[in-house]
Amino acid sequence: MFVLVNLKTYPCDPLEVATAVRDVDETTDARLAVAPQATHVERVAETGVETWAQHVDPIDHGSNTGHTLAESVADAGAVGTLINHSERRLKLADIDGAVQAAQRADLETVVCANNPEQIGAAAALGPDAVAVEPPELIGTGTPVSQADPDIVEDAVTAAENVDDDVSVLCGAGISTGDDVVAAGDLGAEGVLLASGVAKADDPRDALEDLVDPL
Ligand SMILES: O=C[C@H](O)COP(=O)(O)O
Repeated sequence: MFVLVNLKTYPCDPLEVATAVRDVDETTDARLAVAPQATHVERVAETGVETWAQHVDPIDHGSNTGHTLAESVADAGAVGTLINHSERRLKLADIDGAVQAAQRADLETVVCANNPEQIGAAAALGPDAVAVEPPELIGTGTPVSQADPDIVEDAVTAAENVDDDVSVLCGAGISTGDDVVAAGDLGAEGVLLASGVAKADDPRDALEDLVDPL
């Protein structure tokens, strides 16, 4: 299973979480990675943890003030990027452009979507993976894999119907190892999570619990 920890703009210490993700990754067969804010990518990547960007824009080098260039996050040490997170929505043409920008910079891509219908559309754009996240469960602690299993199974089917090579992750409310196991049982190859680690009193403990049953 792939466990991708998104730090959003939570007021956690990105280096503390990054080192915990790096260390716990060495104890498990699961693949762990962290997605800090863009300004923290370089310092986080220097810890040796697998580092992802939270977003890249559908742009190339040039006159694009205030945008995030895929090549720049790659230069800073990111190996992948989220695209179209529920909190950073893009229009379809811009999702397509951001996937192409990320691929140009050799970044792995996870395109997020709200539901199985959008997952099918996202998979058609040729990312490495898609992530289904019902917005109403994000940050609630109510895990999508247990509260709304149909949406995960339907997302897996929707992606398979478009392109077998596109992996499916699920996210929203995932905070325990049981939630991750439930996601795997539904056909997801990974989870996208945030508050369960970024807001935990002890992120390392939270991560150890997450991977314990894997
Ligand atoms: O990127 C992560 C997702 O939005 C899930 O967030 P959450 O784990 O806080 O529910």
